[in-house]
Amino acid sequence: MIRAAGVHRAFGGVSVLRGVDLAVSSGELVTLSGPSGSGKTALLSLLCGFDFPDSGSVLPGLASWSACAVLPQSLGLASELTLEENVALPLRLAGRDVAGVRELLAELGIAGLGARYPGQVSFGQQQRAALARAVVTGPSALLADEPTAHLDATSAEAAVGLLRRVADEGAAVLIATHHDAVHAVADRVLVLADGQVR
Ligand SMILES: Nc1ncnc2c1ncn2[C@@H]1O[C@H](COP(=O)(O)OP(=O)(O)OP(=O)(O)O)[C@@H](O)[C@H]1O
Repeated sequence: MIRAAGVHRAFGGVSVLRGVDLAVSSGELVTLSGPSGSGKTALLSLLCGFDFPDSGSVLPGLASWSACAVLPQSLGLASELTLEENVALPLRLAGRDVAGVRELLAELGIAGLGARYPGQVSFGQQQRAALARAVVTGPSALLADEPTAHLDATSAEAAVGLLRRVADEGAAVLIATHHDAVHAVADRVLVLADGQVR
């Protein structure tokens, strides 16, 4: 489950989040919209434990970090690993079989790029690899920041289908997005405005 209760966060004296409450249950896909600068990324950072609220509480936060997958806007792919190695990394760290990696790359239309390094593919192709890496372990919570921002319609459709399936398989999924195609598959659409979720 993903949860925020009474969350406040200010940066340099400017209050960005002012009493945010939200809850995403297992099996639910919820999208978070709101104007640029409204605090979507700041909220996701608190929920996954990258940052800490000034007051209020969050889940999963740092305590159950291993069960929570994050797809940050900056992607965070390791530049010295190929796309396939990047996607396999969470499985290797967990001591698990990496057999499903190529299938996941194929589902996202980047099967032929697995041997390339992030610097040798487009940003949209990197974004799909980062999405594959986020979901490859079957996390119980997934936080994704603008996962379709750099994708064409066909690639976005594959990404959205995968995100929906991750939720249908039991994960709690929260996605910050401006894209209607993502909102279209959501169980609920939340709006962050004036520091609060509506
Ligand atoms: N670490 C930080 N230090 C200072 N200010 C910050 C920090 N993180 C976020 N902010 C500020 O908080 C506000 C919200 O930023 P955030 O990135 O969360 O917006 P967003 O809704 O994700 O925007 P976008 O849709 O453009 O990605 C912005 O005004 C930003 O400048």
